[in-house]
Amino acid sequence: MSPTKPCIPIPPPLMMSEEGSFAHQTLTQRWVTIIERAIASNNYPASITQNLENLRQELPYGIVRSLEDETQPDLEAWNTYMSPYQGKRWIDIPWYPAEVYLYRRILEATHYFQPGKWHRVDPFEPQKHSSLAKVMSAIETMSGKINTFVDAQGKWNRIDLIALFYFALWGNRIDLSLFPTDAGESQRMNIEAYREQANLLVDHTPQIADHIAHLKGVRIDLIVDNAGFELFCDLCVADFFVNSGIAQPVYLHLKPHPVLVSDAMIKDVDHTINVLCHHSHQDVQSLGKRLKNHIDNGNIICCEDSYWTAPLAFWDMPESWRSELNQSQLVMIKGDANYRRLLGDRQWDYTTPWEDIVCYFPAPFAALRTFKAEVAAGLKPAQIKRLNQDDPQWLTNGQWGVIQFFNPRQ
Ligand SMILES: O=P(O)(O)OC[C@H]1O[C@](O)(CO)[C@@H](O)[C@@H]1O
Repeated sequence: MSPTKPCIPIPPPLMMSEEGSFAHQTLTQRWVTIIERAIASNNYPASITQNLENLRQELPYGIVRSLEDETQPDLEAWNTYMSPYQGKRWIDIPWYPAEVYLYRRILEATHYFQPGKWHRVDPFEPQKHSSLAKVMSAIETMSGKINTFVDAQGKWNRIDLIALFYFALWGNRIDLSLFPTDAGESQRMNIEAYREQANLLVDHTPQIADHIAHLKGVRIDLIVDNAGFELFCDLCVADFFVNSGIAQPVYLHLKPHPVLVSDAMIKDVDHTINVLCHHSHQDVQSLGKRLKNHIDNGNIICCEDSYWTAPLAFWDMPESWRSELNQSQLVMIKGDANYRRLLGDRQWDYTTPWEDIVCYFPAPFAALRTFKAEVAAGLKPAQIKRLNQDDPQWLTNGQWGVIQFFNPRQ
């Protein structure tokens, strides 16, 4: 029987109480800025602004309480998740559950689930839209290339497939929770650098390409991360899988409500495709229209589920999700936060063998992630030594990445 947990003892979670850690900095500085930006970029009435101010002031020594908004659909589930932490101070609870709980509290504060003017109004939408607008010239350049990756007969080559994986990885550098939209995306988007390997600390793309070479008309799943440029990259990957006949269909798993500032929801996919379809550049338009057709024809299926916003490690995946993903021939797991869930946001030694941790995953998968948190596995001691010397912020500055693969069926 296949394992449902890591195959080795699980270390403790990352804690926000550890001074000098990125988790501590996130609690004491980054979340404050995130709340302030949500206030500044929306035209909230005084009562909502006050709610958000109150939440900001709870950090870091206020007490964690249960959610109070009874109209929230998964209130009960959330109160169960948070029950081990109720009555504790924010600073004393593990980072990952605290992080997703914070975003849930932001939605409570902005009346996201309440009927009325602010119902389903994404507090981060202005930032998401402006981030997409700022990367349109990069999208123009990329669309021309992407449109040539699969020919009219569905033929493709391995080099383009691997380039697409690098492209999807480095697209994860752009993350509004870490780099606000006014910080200049273009600096981090040197298009030619998408083919670079220098900053890639683990590169399993050859194994992934070998795995994909045998696939035809199979189910592929993409656990999506950020809206904006990264979502554009991920849509290009989905487009490739459909055009080449490798996948039928591609499932895109999206967040059911706003979280981690830029995480993509179904409405963000719709917005992105709409922007592409109405863009003046021909290449962008044809890509947009093709994507729209793929969705209309059921070749790309967008879905959302509360599991993707729950404060649970991937090894705590409900049985229903394990059997769902078990039907997939490849699951692509995008981004840092999903990677943290894959590793349970635990204090693993960074040289821990990858397969000893992820042996529990129910399907072949590829994790594409730039480092924005102090969680890692499968690295070499010499690599770590060199990085600590050359770039002391390597674990969190989004400049380094991994593409890691595991196939539980081999
Ligand atoms: O969009 P991504 O890659 O999941 O990054 C979000 C992550 O980045 C951070 O903002 C930085 O740690 C985390 O809060 C979260 O893990």
